[in-house]
Amino acid sequence: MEKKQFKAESKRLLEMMINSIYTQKEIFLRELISNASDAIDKIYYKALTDSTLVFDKDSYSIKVTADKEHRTLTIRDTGIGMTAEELENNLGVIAKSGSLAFKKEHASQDGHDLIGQFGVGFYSAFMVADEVTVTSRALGSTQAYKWESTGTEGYSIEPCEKADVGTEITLKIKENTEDESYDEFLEPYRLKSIIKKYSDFIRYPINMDVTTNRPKEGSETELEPHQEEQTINSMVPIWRKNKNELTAEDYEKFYAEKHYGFDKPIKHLHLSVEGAVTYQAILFIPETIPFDYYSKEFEKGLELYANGVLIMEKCSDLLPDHFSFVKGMVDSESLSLNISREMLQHDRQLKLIAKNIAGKIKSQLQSLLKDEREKYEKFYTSFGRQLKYGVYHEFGAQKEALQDLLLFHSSQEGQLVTLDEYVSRMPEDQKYIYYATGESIERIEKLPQTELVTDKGYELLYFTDDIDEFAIKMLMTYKDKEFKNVSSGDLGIETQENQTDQEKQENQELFDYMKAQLAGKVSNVRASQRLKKHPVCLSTDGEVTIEMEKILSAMPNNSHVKANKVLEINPQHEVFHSLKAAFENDKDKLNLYTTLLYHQALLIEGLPIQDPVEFTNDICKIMV
Ligand SMILES: Nc1ncnc2c1ncn2[C@@H]1O[C@H](COP(=O)(O)OP(=O)(O)OP(=O)(O)O)[C@@H](O)[C@H]1O
Repeated sequence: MEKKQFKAESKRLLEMMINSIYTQKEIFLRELISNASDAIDKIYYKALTDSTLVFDKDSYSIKVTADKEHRTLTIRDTGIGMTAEELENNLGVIAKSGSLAFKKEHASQDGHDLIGQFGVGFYSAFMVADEVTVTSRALGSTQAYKWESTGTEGYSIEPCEKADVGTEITLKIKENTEDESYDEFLEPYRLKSIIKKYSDFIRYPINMDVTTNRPKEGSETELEPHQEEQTINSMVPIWRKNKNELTAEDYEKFYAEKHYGFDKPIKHLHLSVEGAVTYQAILFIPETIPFDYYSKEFEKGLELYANGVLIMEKCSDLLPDHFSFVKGMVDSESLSLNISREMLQHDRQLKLIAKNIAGKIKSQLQSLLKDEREKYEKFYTSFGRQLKYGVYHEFGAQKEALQDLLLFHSSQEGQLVTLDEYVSRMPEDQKYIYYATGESIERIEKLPQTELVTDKGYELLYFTDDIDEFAIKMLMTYKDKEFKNVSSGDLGIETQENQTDQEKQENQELFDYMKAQLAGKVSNVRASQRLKKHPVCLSTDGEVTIEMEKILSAMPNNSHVKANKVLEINPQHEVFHSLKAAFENDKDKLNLYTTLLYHQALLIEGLPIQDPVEFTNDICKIMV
């Protein structure tokens, strides 16, 4: 059976091309400059195999000129140019990329790689221009040709004069409409910023005539306008430079120029990776926290370049959430771009890069923690919370990777400690990693529940962040040691029993009475094993602690999760004797004491008292 070729309605296709591929008009300049750079690169490639050609990098450049009066924008290059046939084939056939064909013919030998591959970028010029004129003279030819088009209406090609080899593309910029302004594409400052944004690392100079003011000759005060040619782009990307030639200041300058932050980064990472995936990256760990970091407005991500051309300003897929504080860029030749170069076609390479980067950031943080503790603590003060979120996130999928980066305040030396440091100095008889929760260190230090643990000389971790306990619950153990909240359950510490069975029985009756009195408020009343000096505290049975209840009930989707509260009474305290006496002789008094002790325990925990007036009246009652 005869196979037929698809036909395309070229006018419609071009219209779609011009209006549907790109989301931002400004990228037309990126596309035309990339083409110009490719055209110069082609001479370079040819020279590699053609001994009659000498490639002197300094004699090649790209020039962008805006003429407001005539509403034209010209992009001129000293590249390889196009013959009439090439103009016909490359600019007259949609989706035909001369650059891709060239690349296949001259396989890259030293990392120079052409940018063009889809054969559509050129047409983006029609997003901002009514008419495009291309004048080109091919290398080795004396005859030049002019290609002209108003877009969907077709094009014409005719011979013309051109003094030098290369291509000049002139756009007749559209008139403003009610919704769109095109004037910006004739403004030098705007053009400069587009060039800086997308094409800063094009290898050849991109020049513009810039008007500046200079002192008038013979006058010290008067200025006169003066036009000079300026190179707009930085050309050599810092990430392609040799690490050994760069100083800390170079990286700091790059950080500031790229507006990654106003601070000085704590650390930078310069990566040049080759293998399953090839990429270069410069990553920074900032010192100070962006004002919107812990808000919904904050957008994580790294700048993504393909072959030195900016593709995405914030590629979020490159960073896991727990490292969302990292700033920087990635440049890779191995990305499959989609046709608009605004997205990636499929993200296998990107996933590989992201995984690789996450590993590098982790090791960087580890070595910072090991070798530059002070800096790490500074970093941790700003971003530690994010690491703890990382431990908790996705049911602890990253907990193994992140647990050694965590720091907590501790009862020892008042310093931040790692879990490893804690465990390595645990006395042999210590069963658990103890922690206490509260809104501040000062408050935790005063918690009665900590008495027994600190009395034993055991170190205590202080959890002051909302996320702390949730993250630890996700970890469950560290080096086979379980975590234990000092306010919950059995602390696993042997205490001296000096009560007879009969005393225990009598006490139990008292506690049962008190429990009935506090029905619905606490699930139990019992003699405390954790109190030394204080008469009373609240503890919990089960997984949910009081701190967790507080946090969960403050959330917008209040889950009504309640902690199983237990009122613990210190049997060694004098108050206990008063309770016993009241139990024997005066139940009204016992009722009053029970309510008072319960309210005291709530206050110690930072929990609200339902009826503060009743509480103060109760205090008055015992005073009179
Ligand atoms: N300034 C130029 N000098 C020489 N050839 C050019 C120039 N501009 C475009 N061309 C030729 O026209 C072809 C089509 O350009 P176009 O920008 O549409 O696609 P591309 O650059 O190949 O691919 P992409 O769509 O990925 O940018 C190029 O491949 C190149 O052969």
